[in-house]
Amino acid sequence: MSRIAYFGPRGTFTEQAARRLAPDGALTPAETILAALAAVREGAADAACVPVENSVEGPVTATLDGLAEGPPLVAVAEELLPVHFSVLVRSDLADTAEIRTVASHPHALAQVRQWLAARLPNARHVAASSTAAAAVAVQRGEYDAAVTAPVAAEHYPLRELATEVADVPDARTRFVLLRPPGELPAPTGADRTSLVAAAANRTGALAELLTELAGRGINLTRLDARPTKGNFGEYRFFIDIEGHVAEPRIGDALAALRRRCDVRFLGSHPRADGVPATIQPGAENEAFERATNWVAAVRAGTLA
Ligand SMILES: O=C(O)C(=O)Cc1ccccc1
Repeated sequence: MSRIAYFGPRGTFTEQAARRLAPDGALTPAETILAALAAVREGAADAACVPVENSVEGPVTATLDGLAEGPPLVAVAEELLPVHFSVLVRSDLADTAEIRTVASHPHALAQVRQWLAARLPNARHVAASSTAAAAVAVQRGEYDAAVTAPVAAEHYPLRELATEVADVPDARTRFVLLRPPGELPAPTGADRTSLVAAAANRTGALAELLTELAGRGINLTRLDARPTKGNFGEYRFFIDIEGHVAEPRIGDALAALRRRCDVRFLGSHPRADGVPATIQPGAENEAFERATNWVAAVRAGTLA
């Protein structure tokens, strides 16, 4: 049975995602995203499940930074979860006017800001390490309310003050299952490839990388910049593209990027939404294969 470390404690959205990504796995909560990644790097777990991006708040920076640094890990699968929240309080809370503090993961607080302003206008917002960690803190009496995943109510003896809370009704979070480099999932035609590129800090460097992709008719699904933390103003770029590294057009593009700068491969796997890759006319895998075969024939002298 696969040992899966997930961003916990019990009752996080990430636990829900991990259950779907590894239904037969033995799930163990890790206190932070970095601890989940470390469990795999140290061999204590076979895979880690962590959030990577949200449709409202954007990138989960702890995941991005954790993947850019340290021993390499690659995403082998992803899950897209609709995100709506429950607001949990202690069962002895008499009146919502008593709620002075509301805790949650910063991504969760950002997605219920309007609801909190309307319903709990006097509550101070406190960042917790995860939505479930906020529930634990409410249980301990540290805070008055927690914004959590719906499943948290099953794990912690708290009262649901509200459910289905979301400022943006169809918000989603994407989670990935990460393993040490090894065999890649087979291409399906609806795949995502993730990279981190250390573009040089000079005029046009990022544009050159993007031009390599655009010129091969490859569509981007995400572009995030994160500071390298070394020199102020120096960034690394997280690039997600449609397609799988096993495809000739994607392999050709990755080789072109690698010629230009350091590239870390973060995985090729099926997209959770099943959306097939958009491929420009003339940029099909067959076109790349035909061109490669033509060069081979020219070299071999079998073609004029
Ligand atoms: O804290 C959690 O429950 C997580 O899994 C991270 C998260 C937080 C907010 C929205 C989606 C995921």
